[in-house]
Amino acid sequence: MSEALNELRKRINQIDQDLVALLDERVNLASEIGKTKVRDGVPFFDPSREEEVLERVSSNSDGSFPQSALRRIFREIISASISLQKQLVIGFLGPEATFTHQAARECFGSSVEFRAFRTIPEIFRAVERGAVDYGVAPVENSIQGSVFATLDSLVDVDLRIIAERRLSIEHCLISNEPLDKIERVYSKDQALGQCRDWLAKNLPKAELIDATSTAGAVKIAAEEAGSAAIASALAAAEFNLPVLERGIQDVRNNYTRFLVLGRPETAPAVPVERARTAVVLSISDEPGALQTALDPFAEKGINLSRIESRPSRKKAWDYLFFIEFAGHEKTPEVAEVLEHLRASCPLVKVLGSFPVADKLD
Ligand SMILES: O=C(O)C(=O)C[C@]1(C(=O)O)C=C[C@@H](O)C=C1
Repeated sequence: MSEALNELRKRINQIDQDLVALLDERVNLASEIGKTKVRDGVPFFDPSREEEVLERVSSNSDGSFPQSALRRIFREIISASISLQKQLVIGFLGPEATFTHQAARECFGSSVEFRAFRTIPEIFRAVERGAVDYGVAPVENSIQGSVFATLDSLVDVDLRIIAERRLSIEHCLISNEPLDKIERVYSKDQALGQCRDWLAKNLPKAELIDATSTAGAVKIAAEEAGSAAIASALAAAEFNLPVLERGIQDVRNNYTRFLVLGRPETAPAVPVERARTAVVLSISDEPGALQTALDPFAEKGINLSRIESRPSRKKAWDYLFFIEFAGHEKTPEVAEVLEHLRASCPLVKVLGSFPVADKLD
C-alpha cells in the first residue's frame, strides 16, 4: 500500500470515528427530547421539524456530498432517533414494496415497523383503534386523479392528516432475463396502461398479463422463466431482481401524492410556516352556495390548491367538497375563513393542517 493511500485512509478512519461519536451524542439528545415529549404530551413524530432539519443540513453542505444522499442519510438518522423515543408502527397500503410502501419509507426511514394492509379503509380503521401509530395512503395521481377510497375514508373516520408526501412514479422493467428472452410482462393493469407505448416499441410480441399488485408481478417474474414485471425499483430490490430499464412510463411527469394519517392527538399543535389545510364541507342546495363558501378565500388572498367533489353517499345527488388551501388552521386568517365556512355550510370537517411537502427525495 502506498504511503499516500495509507495516510488518506487514516484520515477517513478519524472522520468516521468523529461521525460515530457525534451520532451517539445526537441520538442521546433525541432520547432526552423523547422524555420531555412524554412529559408534555407532545407527539413524537414532528414532520415540520424533520423538514427543517433536512433543509438546514442541505444548506450547510458545501455541495461536495450529493444532496439526495445527504437527505437519505439524515432521514435514517432521524428514523433511528425517533425509534429510540418510541417504536412507531406504520400501516400502509400493501403488499410490501408498493409505491405506498416506498412513500412510507421515505417519510419514516427504515427504523420504524411497517405493516401492510389490503385496503385503504382498513388502514384508517387500524390507525383509529390504535393498532398502528400512523397510516400512509395515496390520495391523488397526476394522471389518474383522486383516490376515492382515501377521500371517502377521510369523511368516515376521525383522523387527521399529519403530513403529505409526493413520489415520482417511475416504472421499471424488472427481469432475470435479457430483453430478447422476455415473452410475458406482468403488472397491475394501470401500470401496464401507463407503459403502453414503451412496451409496443420494445416488447411488441410479449403477452401483457394483469397481476394483483406490482409487487406480486415481481414475485412471479422471479419464479417464472421468460417473464418480466413492471414495478418500482424498491420491488426489484425486495425480490433481488435486476432492473433492466428505468422510467419506462409513457408520460414522464407521473406523480402520486400520499397522506400520513394519525389520531387527532398526534397532530403537532404549533402552526408551521409553509402549511396546507384540508377540509371537507357540504353546501346548502341553493344558487350561489359554493361561491358564498369560497368568497372569503379570494377576499383574504388565500390560495386554493385543490377542490374536488364526491357524492355524499347519504342522499342521491348530494355532494361533499374537498378543499385544500395555503395556511395553518391556527393562524388568524385561516381561523377566520373556517369560522365563515362553519356559518355558511351544513358540514365543515377540518382534515388537518400539515407542512407542504413539494420536495421529491
Ligand atoms: O426535534 C424533535 O422533536 C425530535 O424528536 C428529534 C427529531 C430528530 O431526530 O431530529 C426526531 C423526531 C422528530 O420527528 C423530529 C426531530
